[in-house]
Amino acid sequence: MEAVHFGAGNIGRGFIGLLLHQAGYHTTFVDVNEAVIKEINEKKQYTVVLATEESESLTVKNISGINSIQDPGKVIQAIVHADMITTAVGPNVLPIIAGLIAKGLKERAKTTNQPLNIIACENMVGGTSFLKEKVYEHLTQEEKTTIDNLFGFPDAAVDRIVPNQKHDNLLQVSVEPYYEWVVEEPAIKGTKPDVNGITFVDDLTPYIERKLFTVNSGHAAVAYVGHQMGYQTITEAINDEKVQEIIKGALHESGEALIRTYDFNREEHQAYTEKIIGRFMNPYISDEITRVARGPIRKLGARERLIRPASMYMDVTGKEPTYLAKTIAAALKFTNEQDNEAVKLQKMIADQGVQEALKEVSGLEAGHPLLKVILNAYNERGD
Ligand SMILES: NC(=O)c1ccc[n+]([C@@H]2O[C@H](COP(=O)([O-])OP(=O)(O)OC[C@H]3O[C@@H](n4cnc5c(N)ncnc54)[C@H](O)[C@@H]3O)[C@@H](O)[C@H]2O)c1
Ligand SMILES: O=P(O)(O)OC[C@@H](O)[C@@H](O)[C@H](O)[C@H](O)CO
Repeated sequence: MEAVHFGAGNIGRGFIGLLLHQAGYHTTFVDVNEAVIKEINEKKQYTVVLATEESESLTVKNISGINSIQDPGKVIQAIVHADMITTAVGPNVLPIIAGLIAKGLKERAKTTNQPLNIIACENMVGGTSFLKEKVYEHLTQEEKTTIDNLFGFPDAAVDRIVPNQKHDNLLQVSVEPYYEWVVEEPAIKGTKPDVNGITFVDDLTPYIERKLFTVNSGHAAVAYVGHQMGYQTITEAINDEKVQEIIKGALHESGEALIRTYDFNREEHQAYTEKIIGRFMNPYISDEITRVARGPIRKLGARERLIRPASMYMDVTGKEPTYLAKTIAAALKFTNEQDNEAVKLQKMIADQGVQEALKEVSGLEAGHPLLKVILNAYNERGD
């Protein structure tokens, strides 16, 4: 079986690549990082180390790589012959890879009538649907009909903490032992991919929102508040009592929003939340705050981990989301010269003022009660 995976980065190698290998796939990694692609083709294997006391090592074999800038034609051919396509490139890169995926699907539709599923494994509500929209921008009406009949675009949620890291061996990757990969079953075309570790569900929305508004809302709280307090890593920040108070408060608010919206069991949600806080405290992982805080404009988006649970909380309880608002205020203050979105956001705030910048990035309209709560938190002394 052949898989084509876009993005040989942390989650690509440390999670998707590992599960595909264990399921018996040959995986072709597609990336723009020539050093990584060269190494994949030379070594033809890499090691995934589980971040636990035992440091168990797993070897991923049966892999090859294509540099999509140098060899787009090879990517098209790989799509023609694939049994499954996955991505883990980051939401902002999906529109960039969409054109090449469209070419591959068109070629496949011409040469074979075999169905295929394309699964975006990104932290985003409706990530695959967004990729599909971008792929379809490259198709004529007639091509869209053919491709609609043959190819599935199921949405997915993926969860495994894989920090940025450097090893002597470029491809080695250290990952937390926990993982979850949930895929929307009704959108699958043809045979369901046989990958041990994928959970198929009828409706992905509760799963992706639970993941994004618990794991990622909590992670964002630690990162943005921790950054404001001068910490460099998630471990340093989460060991601070003030950060713990804010993460617990933020996850209580997002939890209340999720429990009341999706009718989750309260005790089970509490256990899920506590497990996540324990995962952030894993002493065998060192995760930089700048990675978790990356892309603050994306993270302040309307359907994202901060604004959406905060407004859901207000809707279902009628109360102010104090702790999510503190986190959003800290995100608005996040600075990092290496992060284009952080630089852009600070420029927007300097040019237009915080209220206009917040409205623009969050989609919150003038008069939305959440705006005032966030602005109050932003202007609080000591923040
Ligand atoms: N790291 C985690 O803990 C984690 C966990 C769950 C989900 N995710 C999600 O997975 C996605 C990837 O995150 P990551 O942490 O692996 O990032 P990463 O930066 O480590 O990996 C992204 C990879 O995509 C490659 N890339 C960039 N542009 C490309 C292009 N045009 N074509 C092909 N490849 C390209 C990069 O070179 C890089 O190798 C994101 O959506 C992220 O939110 C990450
Ligand atoms: O990848 P991002 O930028 O959306 O979010 C940063 C982290 O919160 C994220 O990568 C987590 O480590 C991951 O989502 C855990 O499953």
